[in-house]
Amino acid sequence: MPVAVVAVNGVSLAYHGAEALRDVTFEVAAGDYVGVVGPNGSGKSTLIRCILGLARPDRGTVDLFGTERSRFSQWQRIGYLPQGLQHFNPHFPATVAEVVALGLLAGRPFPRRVGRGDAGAVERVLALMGIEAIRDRLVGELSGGLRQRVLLARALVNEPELLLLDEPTTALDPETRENFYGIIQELNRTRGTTVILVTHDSGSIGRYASRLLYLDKRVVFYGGFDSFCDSPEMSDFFGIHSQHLICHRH
Ligand SMILES: Nc1ncnc2c1ncn2[C@@H]1O[C@H](COP(=O)(O)OP(=O)(O)OP(=O)(O)O)[C@@H](O)[C@H]1O
Repeated sequence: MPVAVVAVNGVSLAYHGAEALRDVTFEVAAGDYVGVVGPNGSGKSTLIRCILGLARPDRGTVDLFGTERSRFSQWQRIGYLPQGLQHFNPHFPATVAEVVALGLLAGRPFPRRVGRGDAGAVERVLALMGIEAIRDRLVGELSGGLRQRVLLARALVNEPELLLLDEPTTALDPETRENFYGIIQELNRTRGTTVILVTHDSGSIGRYASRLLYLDKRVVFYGGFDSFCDSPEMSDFFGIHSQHLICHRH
């Protein structure tokens, strides 16, 4: 059997005694596109942070590409777009090309440097995102949609096999949001990039993702959309209308 890209096994975590994750177990295979949904405070960001080693579970393990997370060092295989990073200081003194180049530092040994040989990787991802023309603009001056593209380019500059996105479209208008989702879908389809996307947009996630993870501290549902939509247990749990909300765009 092929090695899972991400394997989360029995992960529990509490912040100062307040439970955030309870016995969470699931696996993500290469090429999957997983939509993570759930109510506010249901542990979605905490789960992403546990996968990346930014939060430490009280119990359980996370394996990345078959290696236990504490021994994993190939961070260039993973791209991460955290929540809320779009609120840049408008005077932040970095250009688009410089912000994108910073993404190259992941997984490099100290002292971490960006060298001349990296220019090709930056150029490729600027072209992929259609932002070559704004390469010398300061990121703080850009619109929310363009800034989010720059941050996505930064997450993609190492051509990662796994992309983790935490509510990337919150600040975007509907057209820019569609455009953003289109780019992610294209990467998933053409490059086989594995995607884990946290979103509040449960009404449209079925149009993009191949699998649904419904989290409410524990895993309420994990599987394909068809099995979610055909499940009487899920109708009982959510009520037929909420289930329909997730299913009607699938
Ligand atoms: N660093 C922290 N210290 C203390 N409590 C935290 C911390 N981070 C998150 N929490 C709490 O843990 C719970 C889960 O938070 P988390 O941000 O993971 O949920 P979420 O599903 O991503 O929420 P949202 O949808 O609102 O972004 C919440 O009750 C939150 O207040």
